[in-house]
Amino acid sequence: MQALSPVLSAHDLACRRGDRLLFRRLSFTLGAGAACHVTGANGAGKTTLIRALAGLTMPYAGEVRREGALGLLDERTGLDPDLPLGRALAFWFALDGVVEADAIMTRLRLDALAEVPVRYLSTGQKKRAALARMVGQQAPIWLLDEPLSGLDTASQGLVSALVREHCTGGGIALIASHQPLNVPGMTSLAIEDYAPADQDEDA
Ligand SMILES: Nc1ncnc2c1ncn2[C@@H]1O[C@H](COP(=O)(O)OP(=O)(O)OP(=O)(O)O)[C@@H](O)[C@H]1O
Repeated sequence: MQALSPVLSAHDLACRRGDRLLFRRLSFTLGAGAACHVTGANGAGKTTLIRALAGLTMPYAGEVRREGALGLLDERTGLDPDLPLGRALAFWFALDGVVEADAIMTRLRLDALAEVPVRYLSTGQKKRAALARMVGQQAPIWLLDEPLSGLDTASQGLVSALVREHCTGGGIALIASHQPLNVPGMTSLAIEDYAPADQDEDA
């Protein structure tokens, strides 16, 4: 399932949005089994960092290295809003060669929602559906942007458990979150430590 030895690293990374340099000189290396919690105030650049790590945003400077397939969880579910959830997920599970689709649905507490059109799902239900899709991807590198937002307490605990299991199995997880996760050994990266000194964070 996992790449033999996944790697996610940034070297001297800098990103800007519009005229504003959000962070610079940001370097880290995550190997198999590593989890990293990215923290920072609204607008500090967490999503921008994740998009740069995913290759969706061109960095202003520096380099990103990824060895291993990527699973990205952000505010988009990537699920057809007009399909019942079960069919919308089945589309991706088939593409990803998932053999334990029922187990994933049950784990994410989605069984009872299989016939509900995706567009009718609540915020937390959509987040759980997006998590199910990501788990099905079986990618060794997880980039999670606010995975706990909109989730109830039980589901928040489930996200921590999924991250723990992913990393125990040799995966990598980098998680931007305003809320804490229960992942022993997780390192943290405060993005404001890399903000240029001459810029106000709300500018
Ligand atoms: N396409 C864009 N063009 C110009 N500025 C942008 C663009 N996208 C984001 N920004 C700005 O970049 C800054 C960083 O945004 P980003 O979404 O990375 O922050 P964040 O740390 O994830 O915030 P939050 O905690 O609110 O999710 C913000 O000031 C935002 O307004």
